[in-house]
Amino acid sequence: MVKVTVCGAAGGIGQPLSLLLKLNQNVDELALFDIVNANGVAADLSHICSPAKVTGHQPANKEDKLAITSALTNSDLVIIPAGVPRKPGMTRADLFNINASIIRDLIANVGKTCPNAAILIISNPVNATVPIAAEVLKKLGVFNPKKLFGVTTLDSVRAETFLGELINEPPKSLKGKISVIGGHSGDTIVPLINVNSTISAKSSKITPAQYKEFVHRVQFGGDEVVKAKNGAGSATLSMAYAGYRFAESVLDSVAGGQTNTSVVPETSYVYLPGLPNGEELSKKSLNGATYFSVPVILEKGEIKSFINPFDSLTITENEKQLVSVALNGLDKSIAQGTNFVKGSKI
Ligand SMILES: NC(=O)C1=CN([C@@H]2O[C@H](COP(=O)(O)OP(=O)(O)OC[C@H]3O[C@@H](n4cnc5c(N)ncnc54)[C@H](O)[C@@H]3O)[C@@H](O)[C@H]2O)C=CC1
Ligand SMILES: O=C([O-])CC(=O)C(=O)O
Repeated sequence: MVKVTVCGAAGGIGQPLSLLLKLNQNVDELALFDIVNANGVAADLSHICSPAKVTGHQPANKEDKLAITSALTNSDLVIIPAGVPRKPGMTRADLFNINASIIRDLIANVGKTCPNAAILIISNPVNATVPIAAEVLKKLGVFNPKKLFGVTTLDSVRAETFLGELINEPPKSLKGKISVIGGHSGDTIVPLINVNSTISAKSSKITPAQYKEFVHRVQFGGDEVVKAKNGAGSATLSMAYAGYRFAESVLDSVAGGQTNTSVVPETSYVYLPGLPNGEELSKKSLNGATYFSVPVILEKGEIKSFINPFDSLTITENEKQLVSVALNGLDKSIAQGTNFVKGSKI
């Protein structure tokens, strides 16, 4: 019996993401929580003839705690795209003031109601909302770093698409041959092209100007969508696809039990000191950064190990430079998220 809960299920990401989850044959119950329209979205999806039973959970008023509790009870996987998106001219960091408390309060409920669930954080700024979630769970004494995931899959999806266009390869064949590490905002996003892979011959033919443009597009792909939507929000459909791709890998690892070594690991923004060999990576190669996105190998819904990008000989000097720039930006966001919870009552 696998239960998945989506918090923010009636939003631009929440709705298409819930649709994709409804189609997943491994999901037995899909609980949709939102402060508006959760029941409507649940009624709509419940007519689809796939196995998952869909339930809607919408608080009657601000004091109503029953809706969130019923949505989370016995949940195995909680996915959170709740909160406000960007408008043109805003950075992801500008969302902190509103989204920080939304994440803090939702995670407090997760920690109290389903502390063993895997948690996927989509809400921005991911670089800070994941540290917020970790600190809340630590305060509650239920933090499991192997089960807290910042969703950065959209950066990988974009990198595969944009590199595929550039070297004329089907993006699908690039999965796993290009990894995007670091964080999820501007120059904290670092695409790595695996020069030992079969794409190397083609990607080495990219001119320096094309490479620069490719890196910039991966780092600022979110801005492209915000600009094009012109005030109507940020990426929703590509994010629903990316969020689903990550959720599916977690669900597959729950259903499959053992690690499937043929699966290409997805990348996620995680708390390194809580993972096997994570502290070593942090100290040796990341100036002590505690949160960083790395490809994660999953087993039974949690992180079994990760791929250390610096262990492979493929990381170039130029990519190392990008990492050092990323670390500066990450530091500030991590401190902001951590300090926010220190002053909060959970
Ligand atoms: N990690 C990533 O790669 C990406 C993250 N995002 C982020 O995802 C978030 C959501 O984006 P959209 O779906 O476009 O926004 P949206 O405004 O369309 O939907 C957000 C939903 O959250 C709900 N909500 C607000 N407060 C809530 C609470 N306390 N509990 C439950 N639900 C609550 C709203 O009612 C709304 O339905 C934003 O912060 C956005 O920046 C967006 C794209 C990519
Ligand atoms: O750009 C935004 O605000 C939304 C986002 O995180 C993305 O599209 O990568």
